[in-house]
Amino acid sequence: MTLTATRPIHPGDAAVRSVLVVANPVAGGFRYRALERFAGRLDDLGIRCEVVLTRYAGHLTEIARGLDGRHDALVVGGGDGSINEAVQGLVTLGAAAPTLGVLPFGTANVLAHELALPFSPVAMADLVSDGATGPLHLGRVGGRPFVLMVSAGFDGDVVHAVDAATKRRWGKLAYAGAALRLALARRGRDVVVEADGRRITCRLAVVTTARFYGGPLTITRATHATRPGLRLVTLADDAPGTLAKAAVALGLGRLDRLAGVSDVPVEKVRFLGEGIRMQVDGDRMDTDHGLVEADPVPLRVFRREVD
Ligand SMILES: Nc1ncnc2c1ncn2[C@@H]1O[C@H](COP(=O)(O)OP(=O)(O)OP(=O)(O)O)[C@@H](O)[C@H]1O
Repeated sequence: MTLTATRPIHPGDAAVRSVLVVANPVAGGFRYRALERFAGRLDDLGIRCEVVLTRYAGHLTEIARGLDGRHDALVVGGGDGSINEAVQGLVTLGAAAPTLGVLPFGTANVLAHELALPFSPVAMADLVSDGATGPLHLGRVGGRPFVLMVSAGFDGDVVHAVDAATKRRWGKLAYAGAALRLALARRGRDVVVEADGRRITCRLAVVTTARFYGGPLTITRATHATRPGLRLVTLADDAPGTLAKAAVALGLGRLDRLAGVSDVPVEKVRFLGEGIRMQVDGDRMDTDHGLVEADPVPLRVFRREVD
C-alpha cells in the first residue's frame, strides 16, 4: 500500500488505521501510564497501535527514515527535540511520509502549544482518530530541516548553559535560572545576521516558522507553523531591563511593540558573528553559517483547529 493515496488533505478526512508511537523515555514529563492510555484508547477506537521506546539519541530519526508504509501515522511521545529527530527522518520519505502526531511530553513543548494539542492522552488519541490535520511548514538550516526555530544570542547562550541532567531535574526552572544568571553576568555578544541581503547587528536573532516560543509564549503573531513563511525576530540589546521587558512582552504576545525589537518576514538568512552560540528547536546546535530558509515541502500533522 502506498500512503500517498490515503494521506489526508483536509481536516477530518484522514483514514487512520495504523499508528506507530515512538516515545522518548528521557523526555521531560515522560509517563508510561500516558502511553498506555493513548494506545488503549486507539485500540478502543479500532486503530492498530504499535509502541516503541527510543534507546538512544538519534534513534527516532532512524526509525522515521525506515518507515515502510505500514503506518498511516507516526506519533512522537516526547518534546521538541524528539519531534525534530523524527522530522529529520520523515523528510527523506517524500510524499510517502505518514502524518506526524505528537503525544506531548517534553519540557517546553512549543509545537504542542502551536498546534493547540490536548495534553490528555485520551483526547490526543481522539484527535488522531478524528483525523484533523494540517500542513506543518518547516525551515532548513545548512540543509537540515527544523520545525520551530533557529536562533543565536541570549537564548542560544541559555540553551548551551543548561545540560541534559539539569534540564531533566529542574525542567523549565533550569532555563529560568540560567537566563537570570546570564542576564546579570552580561556576557552576551553581537550576533550578525545577513537577511535577504541586509546586514543586521543585534544581541538576539530568532528565525521562526512558528508563533509560539519557549512553551506558551508568543514570539510573533505574523506566522504559524501551519502557514508558510519565516519571520526574523531580533532584539537590539540584552541589558537586564530590556530582557525583563521582553519576557513580559512574550507572555503578553506583544513583543513587536517593544522598542529595539524587529519582526520581519524573511526568506534567506545567515547567522554570523564571532563565538555565537546557536540553538535549534530548543536544543544546542553547533554554530552553522549555512543558509536558513523555508522548506518548500510541508509535512502533514495532527492538530486542533487554531485562529
Ligand atoms: N533513549 C534515549 N536516551 C537518551 N537520549 C535520548 C533518547 N531518546 C531521545 N533522546 C534525546 O533526548 C533529547 C531530548 O528529548 P525531548 O526534546 O523530547 O525532551 P525535552 O528536552 O524534555 O523537551 P523539549 O525539547 O520540548 O524541551 C532529544 O533531543 C533526543 O536526542
